[in-house]
Amino acid sequence: MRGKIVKGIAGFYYVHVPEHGVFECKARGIFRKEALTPMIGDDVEIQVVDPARKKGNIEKILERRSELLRPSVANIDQALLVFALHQPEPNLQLLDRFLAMVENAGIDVVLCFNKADTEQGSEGEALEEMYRRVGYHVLVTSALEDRGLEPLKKVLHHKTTVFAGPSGVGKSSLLNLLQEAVSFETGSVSRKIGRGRHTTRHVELIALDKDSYLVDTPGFSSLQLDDFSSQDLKDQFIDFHPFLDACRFKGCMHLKEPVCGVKEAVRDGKIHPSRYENYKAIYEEMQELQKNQYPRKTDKNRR
Ligand SMILES: Nc1nc2c(ncn2[C@@H]2O[C@H](COP(=O)(O)OP(=O)(O)OP(=O)(O)O)[C@@H](O)[C@H]2O)c(=O)[nH]1
Ligand SMILES: [Zn+2]
Repeated sequence: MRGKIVKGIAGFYYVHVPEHGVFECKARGIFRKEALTPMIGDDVEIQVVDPARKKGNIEKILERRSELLRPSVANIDQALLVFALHQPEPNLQLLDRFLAMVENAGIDVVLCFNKADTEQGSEGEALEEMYRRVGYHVLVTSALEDRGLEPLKKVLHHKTTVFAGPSGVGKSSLLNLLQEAVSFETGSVSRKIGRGRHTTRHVELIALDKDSYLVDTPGFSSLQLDDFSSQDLKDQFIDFHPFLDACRFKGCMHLKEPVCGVKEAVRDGKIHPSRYENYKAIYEEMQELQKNQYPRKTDKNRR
């Protein structure tokens, strides 16, 4: 039978087999000779040894499509990046920085603006429009009023998704709602997402349906992606891409260079000024950080 490892505790792997439930498995397969350790998220083949008590052996690990280090999960398809419309106010610079990191890691991303119930005007629509024009899939939800949950379920379908976003935006609330819907449909008992109390919590996947999974450790710090240099930042702003041909210099940073397609596009309203301003601010911050990490000799000598 084929399934997905959703949890690992003390040498046992818990494998979710669609329509058959979760099997407690040991790793017995030949992959052990190759020093291949099963990961949460791995698609595996198992042999059932005790059907009544749902026990089995992992025979084979199917090829990994991706491997995330923190959280340590294989085969992640996408990140759901959650911000709130208010409480807390969305920090778009943080959002753009995160988008750049996810782009650099090559992970698909869906943006979700939660707490739609707190909106006074049409902030949700404005943000949706802005980031849709950048090129992202955007959702507006309210966990409090159960709004936008259906489109959210749709983007999670057939995928393994990690929730990320700043503190207090409603990630756990959304996860719990999605899970309750599942528990309601399947009659199983739902487990509330709780965090921060145990420092050594292991990652676990929540099976939403037969092939949709959510990583149960939401949070900014829980999704750690590789750093990249300030020189590469410009490549992660996908809305800049269509205008690069109009830059005079091949490695144009779109800052002080003359004849720059990106700056022109900002002037013409084709790139949102907020995106460009955030690009500059993040670039400067990264430069500052790099300077401190690798101080030049002359700086040292001066001391
Ligand atoms: N008004 C409103 N409040 C919400 C909504 N979703 C969550 N909240 C509230 O916002 C607060 C934070 O929600 P959480 O779900 O804990 O947020 P989180 O993103 O998981 O936060 P961290 O655990 O700090 O990462 C709670 O008091 C929730 O009740 C929403 O859609 N509207
Ligand atoms: Zn340029």
